[in-house]
Amino acid sequence: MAPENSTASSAAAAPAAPTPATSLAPATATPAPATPFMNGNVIDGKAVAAKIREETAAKVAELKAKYNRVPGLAVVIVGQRKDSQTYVRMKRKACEEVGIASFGADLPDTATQEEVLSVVRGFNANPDVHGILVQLPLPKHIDEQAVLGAISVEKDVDGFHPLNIGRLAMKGREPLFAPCTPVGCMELLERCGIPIKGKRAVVVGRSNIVGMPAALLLNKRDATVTICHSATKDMESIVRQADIIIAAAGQAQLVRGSWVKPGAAIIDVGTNPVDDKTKSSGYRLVGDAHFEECKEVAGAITPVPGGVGPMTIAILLKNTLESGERFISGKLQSSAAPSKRGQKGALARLLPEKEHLGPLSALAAVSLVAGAALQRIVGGVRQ
Ligand SMILES: NC(=O)C1=CN([C@@H]2O[C@H](COP(=O)(O)OP(=O)(O)OC[C@H]3O[C@@H](n4cnc5c(N)ncnc54)[C@H](OP(=O)(O)O)[C@@H]3O)[C@@H](O)[C@H]2O)C=CC1
Ligand SMILES: Nc1nc(=O)c2c([nH]1)NC[C@@H]1CN(c3ccc(C(=O)N[C@@H](CCC(=O)O)C(=O)O)cc3)C=[N+]21
Repeated sequence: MAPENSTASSAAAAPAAPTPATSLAPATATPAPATPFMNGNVIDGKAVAAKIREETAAKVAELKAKYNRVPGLAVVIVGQRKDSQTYVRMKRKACEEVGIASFGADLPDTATQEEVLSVVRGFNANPDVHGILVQLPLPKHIDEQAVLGAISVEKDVDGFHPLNIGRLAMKGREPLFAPCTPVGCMELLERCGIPIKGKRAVVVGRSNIVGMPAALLLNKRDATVTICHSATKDMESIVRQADIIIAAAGQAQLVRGSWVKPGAAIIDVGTNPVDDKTKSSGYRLVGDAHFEECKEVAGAITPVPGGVGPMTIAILLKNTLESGERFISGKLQSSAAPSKRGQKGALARLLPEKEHLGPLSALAAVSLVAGAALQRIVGGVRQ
């Protein structure tokens, strides 16, 4: 019997490619995968990501043809962490490949918080920059929340700004951007024809950048969501109820095959280096799910590497394109320097959201502006 959540049994799955009449394939040939993005029950994150990049590149080319302008992404890195430098290099290269202009700031470990904030403010005011990403983690002496909160909410392509996260949590509201990794998880489910509405989802992990926004996105798509964390008791029995498991704890091979309901979909966000003497690097990456065990039981599973990771970067490009489209087509005005912004500026910057939120009541609009103004005042005091 086909497992409940397998794409083969899903009505939403893309139809298999038709066999040409002249095909020489024998009648017993292996059936085509339910979607072009699955090899058996293994989800090919690289293939989904490649498709999103291709779609993004085409839309960037359209913008260029129409306005002779392209979206721009600024990536800020502070310090010398090897993994951060690798990710930032990957992001800048990915921008180039789809035609997005790449801006960068590489600051030393010793950079002060004011220096980081001033780089962010510079990109906020730069009309050629439509997306700003500050690579995390930041060195300990820098207040991460202050830096993330200083990114202009319309350029927050990482989706980490508290206003964007707050909107994600609210009924009837939509953020301008949602965090890339969790959006990547949703795209994998959707593009592989795995239903979400009415399903039981368990998210293991509740961080600001993965677990919590993943749970909020699943909730917005009408899943019934449970969040597990380090104080959760009997996690195994909670995970066993899930149709969809999002594993984002940062613990190598935490989720075992025996924890998984047959047919469940497993989206493995974990990226954990483990020693491997057979590799020239001396390590390999494993997920938060025990892949070999879970693959035997799951209806669909993402590998590590090659699952969620490539999606994170593809969604970053997609978010940057959407931001570029809003600015370049004139739906949003490019930000003035923060010091010149008054309440009127805040209102002007918030009004275009009407397109996303539906009509705002006058009261709601005023409270949003007041909130934004207050936030700037608080930010100003902190700086
Ligand atoms: N593929 C990609 O694109 C990305 C991958 N990652 C990877 O995803 C993983 C998670 O990242 P991130 O969210 O930043 O990590 P954090 O360390 O910030 O958060 C981990 C979360 O998991 C919970 N947790 C830790 N151990 C357990 C446990 N034994 N049982 C249950 N819950 C547990 C923590 O609980 P508590 O809140 O109680 O502390 C916390 O909520 C990492 O491996 C990271 O490398 C991250 C970002 C992008
Ligand atoms: N402001 C900010 N935004 C982020 O999105 C962000 C961040 N900070 N800090 C670090 C985490 C981590 N992260 C990953 C991105 C790509 C892969 C990825 O492409 N992984 C490949 C493997 C890469 C390899 O081999 O090293 C894969 O899984 O196939 C993984 C992890 C984004 N993060």
